Amino acid sequence: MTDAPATATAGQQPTAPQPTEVVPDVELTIGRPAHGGHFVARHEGRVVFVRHALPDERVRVRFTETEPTASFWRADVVEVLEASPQRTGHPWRPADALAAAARGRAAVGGAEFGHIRLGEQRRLKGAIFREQLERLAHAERTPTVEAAPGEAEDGLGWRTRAAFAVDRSGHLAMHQHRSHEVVQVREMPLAVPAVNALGLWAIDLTGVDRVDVAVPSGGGEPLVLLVPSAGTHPRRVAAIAAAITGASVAVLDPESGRVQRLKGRTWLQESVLGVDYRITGAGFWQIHRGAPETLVGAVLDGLQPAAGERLADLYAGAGLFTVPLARAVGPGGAVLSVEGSAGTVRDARRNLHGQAQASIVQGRVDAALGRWSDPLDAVLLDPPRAGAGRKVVGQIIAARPRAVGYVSCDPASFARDLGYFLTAGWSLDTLRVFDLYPHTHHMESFARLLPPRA
Ligand SMILES: C[S@@+](CC[C@H](N)C(=O)[O-])C[C@H]1O[C@@H](n2cnc3c(N)ncnc32)[C@H](O)[C@@H]1O
Repeated sequence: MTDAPATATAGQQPTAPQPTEVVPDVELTIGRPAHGGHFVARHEGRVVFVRHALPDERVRVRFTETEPTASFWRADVVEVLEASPQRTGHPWRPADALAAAARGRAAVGGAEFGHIRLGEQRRLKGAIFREQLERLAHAERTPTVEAAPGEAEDGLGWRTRAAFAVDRSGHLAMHQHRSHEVVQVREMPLAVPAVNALGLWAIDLTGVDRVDVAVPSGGGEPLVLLVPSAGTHPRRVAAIAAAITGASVAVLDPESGRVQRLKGRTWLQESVLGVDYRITGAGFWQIHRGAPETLVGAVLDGLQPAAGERLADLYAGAGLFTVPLARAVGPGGAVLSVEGSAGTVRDARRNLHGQAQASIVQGRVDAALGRWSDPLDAVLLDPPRAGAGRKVVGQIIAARPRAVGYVSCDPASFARDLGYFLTAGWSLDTLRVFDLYPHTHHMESFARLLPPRA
């Protein structure tokens, strides 16, 4: 149901090569955390990115990628010989590397920090953010990582979106990290209770390749999207839909993003700070149930939009930020809202119905900015994990805004883009980092950037 951050989704897509040679398990001492959910160790002079570890631990690892000419290898912890005091019991068995290793398997993706105490997860995320800023932007800042308001003490029950695979026996499953292998799952403790209450693990899903579930952040009926396997008869898909109770069900074509209704609605109604949004099918929406309010608050605090201003909301999705920005500038102002996905833009048009000050443009941000010649008072951008890139940063700077608000789900691409702003004489003013993905290595940030003083 979301395109970012891909590695935080339950149904991770396999992307990596398998090991090219079998290297026996070894004992390693673990060093610093690295961006991407790894910890750095060395084996015979080569860097090894180790998952499921903690700094200063002595562990036994199993290699998962051992390309002989590669500058680094990857490995998973299979046994802890000397544990960090920050290690704790994992809240979700299929994602627990030690429990998986005991059964001769690898852990599923999606909760790779679950073995770390929650406070330490946040401290490590702050350290990783600081390291990315230093390395890629030559900027010094040590952010305090904020929990979402109302976050549970155990950091569970926050995902409103989850994507599952289906195994050969027709059971709900998830991918092992960077692998085609899937493992049956019977609970998803990171998800809001409504996802678990569907009991999808008890249903015969034979004939379906993927199951996406979305629940409105504030509660309400879930939407289940089924991606049928090639050749599955529509009657089989209809039978699966009939077995799913308490949810709307639709068929998703993952190529086009089109959804076809089987029962109930093909969209969800989300509500944020008194504003209603319609999100169709697999359209983008922030994953953590508290993320929309947290981020809208950070954006409005950070940018302080005023009546009559001309703003841009880039990578705007269904208008989560465009709506409050359009309200803030009022009928005398203007907001340019740019989003690439056609389906999401259809939702944005509905969500901004009646707000004539918002111009919704479907297309690439660089193309839209290339055609836009009016001055802008402030620019907000919330790009996907790859970030905005040098060209878009240059276009934003050329519009001479009084401030830029940058929402990011990836500290590395944010730091790279920040470097382009800093090189042009801009400064990093506010920086807030939010733990909107507990038990994973992911984080979200908001930054206010200011132009050089005239
Ligand atoms: C991280 S999401 C943010 C969406 C929205 N701001 C929100 O919080 O709901 C990024 C959005 O950028 C869109 N996108 C990705 N690349 C794009 C591009 N080059 N031009 C325009 N939109 C793009 C995606 O479709 C996605 O909706």
